[in-house]
Amino acid sequence: MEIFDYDNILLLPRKCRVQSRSECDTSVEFGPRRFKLPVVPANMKTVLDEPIAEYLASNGYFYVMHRFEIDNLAFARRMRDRGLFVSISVGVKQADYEVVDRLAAEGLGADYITIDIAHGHAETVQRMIAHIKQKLPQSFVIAGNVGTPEAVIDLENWGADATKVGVGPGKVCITRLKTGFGTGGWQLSALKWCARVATKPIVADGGIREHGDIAKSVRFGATMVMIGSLFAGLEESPGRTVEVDGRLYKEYYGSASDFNKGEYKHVEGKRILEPVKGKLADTLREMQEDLQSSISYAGGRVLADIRKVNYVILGGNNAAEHLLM
Ligand SMILES: NC(=O)C1=CN([C@@H]2O[C@H](COP(=O)(O)OP(=O)(O)OC[C@H]3O[C@@H](n4cnc5c(N)ncnc54)[C@H](OP(=O)(O)O)[C@@H]3O)[C@@H](O)[C@H]2O)C=CC1
Ligand SMILES: Nc1nc2c(ncn2[C@@H]2O[C@H](COP(=O)(O)O)[C@@H](O)[C@H]2O)c(=O)[nH]1
Repeated sequence: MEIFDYDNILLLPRKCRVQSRSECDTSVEFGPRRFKLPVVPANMKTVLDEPIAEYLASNGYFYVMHRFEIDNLAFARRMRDRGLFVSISVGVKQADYEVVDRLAAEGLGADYITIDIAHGHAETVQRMIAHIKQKLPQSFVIAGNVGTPEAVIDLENWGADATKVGVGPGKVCITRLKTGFGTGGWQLSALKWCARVATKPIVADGGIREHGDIAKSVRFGATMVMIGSLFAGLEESPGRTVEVDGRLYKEYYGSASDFNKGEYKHVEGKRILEPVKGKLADTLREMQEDLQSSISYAGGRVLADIRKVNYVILGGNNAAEHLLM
């Protein structure tokens, strides 16, 4: 099996078909909506809060609200009052079933529901998908996280509308160290293998360190790319601001860290400090410009054209060029 990750792959240019990068369309259809970018900030407490969710929803971007210490019902109600789409996260516990029941009973619904647990290839997820589909049949269900083709096939068969791929590649993740499992270090090739069997969209989750990694994710099968660390250091980000030696940082911690959980039990996440670096709107604009460039290098006009390019795997004796596969 071919193993690679974001930092040892490069995509190969094809003849340019546009006069200007502004002709390249980065928008993507995902579920019932079209978004400006195939990018979504991670559903984590130090990455987004309600003002950021509101900004994203009202400016044509996808968002997924996190599920920690939040009243999903009240959040959904406020988004509906503002005429915005609702995209929430749930776990698989009794309280999460009650959230789904109440969204249905109160007629609020949810446009997108992400089932967000560490080991998403599980009967608990199968039951939650079935419950959502029964109570809120209009909701688009994203289920995860998983890291194998078998899991993608199961989740799709259980009724998920999209799967979220990535077990352990995150910047604040320690799953690989604590358990010996995951896609950390080979997330991009895991994505490739998952995409080969997928019949529905995939959200690539974790491991993005550069804007070019978004294009690489699309090349290997992602419809949407979930990113934490690149957003955690933004001025608007909800993480606590910390000053060290005169420099400003934002706290970024894992959802399975003791900082998020409030106790040291089944910890699979850590806390880091991200340098404060600019504003959300500027970052989104730069991501869009960079992705427009990626599309132009792919010899294309739309996002899907990136899927057509060849690539090389860098590094020592294993360097190899790959024709469309
Ligand atoms: N993408 C990734 O690599 C990872 C992401 N995370 C994130 O951390 C947050 C917390 O995740 P999670 O701990 O699942 O959420 P919860 O604490 O809500 O747990 C969800 C349920 O799954 C069970 N569970 C959790 N892990 C496992 C496992 N390995 N095997 C069997 N059952 C399991 C829990 O039971 P019990 O606790 O009793 O076992 C609980 O019933 C989420 O946002 C998740 O996305 C966490 C780790 C990896
Ligand atoms: N193993 C863990 N993974 C986690 C935890 N909290 C979040 N995550 C995952 O990381 C990505 C973001 O990754 P990044 O590389 O873009 O920073 C996020 O979407 C989750 O899937 C955790 O505590 N442990």
